Amino acid sequence: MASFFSRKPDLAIDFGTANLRVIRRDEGVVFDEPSLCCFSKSGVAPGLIAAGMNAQAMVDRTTGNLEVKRPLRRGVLQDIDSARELLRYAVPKALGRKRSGPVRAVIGVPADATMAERSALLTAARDAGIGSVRLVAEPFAAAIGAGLPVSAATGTMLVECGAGTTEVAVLSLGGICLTRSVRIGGASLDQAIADSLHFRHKFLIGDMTAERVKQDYVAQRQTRPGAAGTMAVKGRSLTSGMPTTIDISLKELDTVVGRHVGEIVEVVLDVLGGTSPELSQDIHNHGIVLTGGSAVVPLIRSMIENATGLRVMAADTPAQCVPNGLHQMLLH
Ligand SMILES: Nc1ncnc2c1ncn2[C@@H]1O[C@H](COP(=O)(O)OP(=O)(O)OP(=O)(O)O)[C@@H](O)[C@H]1O
Repeated sequence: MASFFSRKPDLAIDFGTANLRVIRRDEGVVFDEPSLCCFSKSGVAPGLIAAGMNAQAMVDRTTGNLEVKRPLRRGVLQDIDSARELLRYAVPKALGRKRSGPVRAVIGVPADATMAERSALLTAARDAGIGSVRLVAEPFAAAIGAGLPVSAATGTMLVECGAGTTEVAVLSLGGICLTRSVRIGGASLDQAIADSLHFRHKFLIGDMTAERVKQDYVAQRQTRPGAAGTMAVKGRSLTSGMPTTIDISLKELDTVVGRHVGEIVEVVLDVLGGTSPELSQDIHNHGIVLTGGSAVVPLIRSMIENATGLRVMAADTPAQCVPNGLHQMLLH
């Protein structure tokens, strides 16, 4: 790491679709808030009203002259202005009073991010006052954070299940041998749940409610896999126009989640199909590791296991694998 920067980087940044995490070499994760900004549309230029945690309560509750924006969509930067503002908010908070001279940072990106997507992130970081940036592949950081033997002459397979993107990677000898991604994740699963309630039940819920429904469903399925049952969901009926509560069956949510996870399974099979025989044997021995915040969805593990016949396990604290891996990279 020191070879790219004249001095060791000060910070690492896991800029995710759902969460922004800033990591300091001496203290680890010092900033962990939603990737959100709220702007006022009333001036000549949009003014930042709130960012991170403070902007979260404003989602779906804004008045006409306020707008909540997500800097990233599907794992990559879509709005440079809000990315810059969020970094301007987060980086000084993370550095505290320690700041001196230009900031050097390592930032995670999807392994298959395009040149344009990388360049947009570099621009936002530079505009936010970060002097030098090195981009690193998120699945590589996740593998380090999950404690996989990335430097060894053995193949390991990892599925990084984020909010905006799901990346499948085979790693060996300190690098990524093969990677594919699908630009779906926890955020599109929230959307799929909201769409299903809309079309099947003529019932509207907002983003935050969809997220809660998903987390409640996951909690139920972690303790009662396959059991029948229902969950109460609050929202607005399109038939009556009234706020109300409906009961949604867990089986119905299984179907929605299963359709979604099916796309992830396809990518896993695609990567396994392109993996060399020696690496395949290693993966057969070690199994597949799930990382990222969405790795807790039980159907991801069971459907990959059923489709591949391989052992699949979630890392300990899967949401922290990328930040932990970035922290390790700062230290060495
Ligand atoms: N208990 C839970 N049940 C279901 N999903 C969860 C749970 N906890 C977190 N998630 C999901 O994990 C996702 C966030 O994971 P993570 O922080 O790894 O993503 P990210 O880094 O922001 O996204 P990306 O890397 O795709 O840009 C969110 O979609 C969130 O809904």
